[in-house]
Amino acid sequence: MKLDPFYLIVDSAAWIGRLVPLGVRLVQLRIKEMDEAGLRSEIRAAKAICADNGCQLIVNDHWRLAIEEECDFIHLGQEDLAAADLMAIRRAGLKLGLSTHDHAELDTALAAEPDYVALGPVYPTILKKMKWAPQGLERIGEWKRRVAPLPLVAIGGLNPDRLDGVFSAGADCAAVVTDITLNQNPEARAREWLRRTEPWR
Ligand SMILES: Cc1ncc(COP(=O)(O)OP(=O)(O)O)c(N)n1
Ligand SMILES: Cc1nc(C(=O)O)sc1CCOP(=O)(O)O
Ligand SMILES: [Mg+2]
Repeated sequence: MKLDPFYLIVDSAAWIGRLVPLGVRLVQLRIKEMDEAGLRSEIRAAKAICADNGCQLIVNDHWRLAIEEECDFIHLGQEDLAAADLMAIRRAGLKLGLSTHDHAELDTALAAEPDYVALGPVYPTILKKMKWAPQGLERIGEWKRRVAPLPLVAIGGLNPDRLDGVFSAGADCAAVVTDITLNQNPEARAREWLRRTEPWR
């Protein structure tokens, strides 16, 4: 499976409506605090926008709702994975991306036969507190050797000037939150990401 090299992560369908029509082809809906009715409505709206724009939607964490709403791709972290019903996810035909932060997590992830593996935080991130030190670029090469032929997603502290480094080190895809959502002009920044990832598309 090939992933688009630019993987946008946002926390609402409104963000998806704002940025996906610019040409984004891979987006994650990552909502951490919301009741089930709200989540369901966000997933439905995100799914409709992505379908209209030829964009792959990946739902973070909420695998049960993703199944019920007939989504086709989820992302889970290690704790999410431990609590999830992998058989139900597979039975529903969902593709699965998994987070990894160290060797033990990589072993666990590969045993689950995911559709991609994410490694982070490559650089320091301001989005959330993390117990892992920044992984650095060398780790990307090591992970790629273990993960191939699956796609490797790099995440954490990425910006357009760091893209050459992560792709040259072996990442297939670069995921981003705050470099775009906290930018003064998120649309212009998303366009810059689209342009700067073009060589790897
Ligand atoms: C592409 C991608 N990589 C890593 C994560 C982090 O997942 P997780 O460790 O479960 O943490 P939360 O995002 O759920 O807080 C991700 N969401 N996407
Ligand atoms: C959600 C997330 N997961 C990470 C991991 O390492 O698993 S790093 C991260 C935050 C990414 O945000 P930004 O692009 O703003 O640094
Ligand atoms: Mg999670």
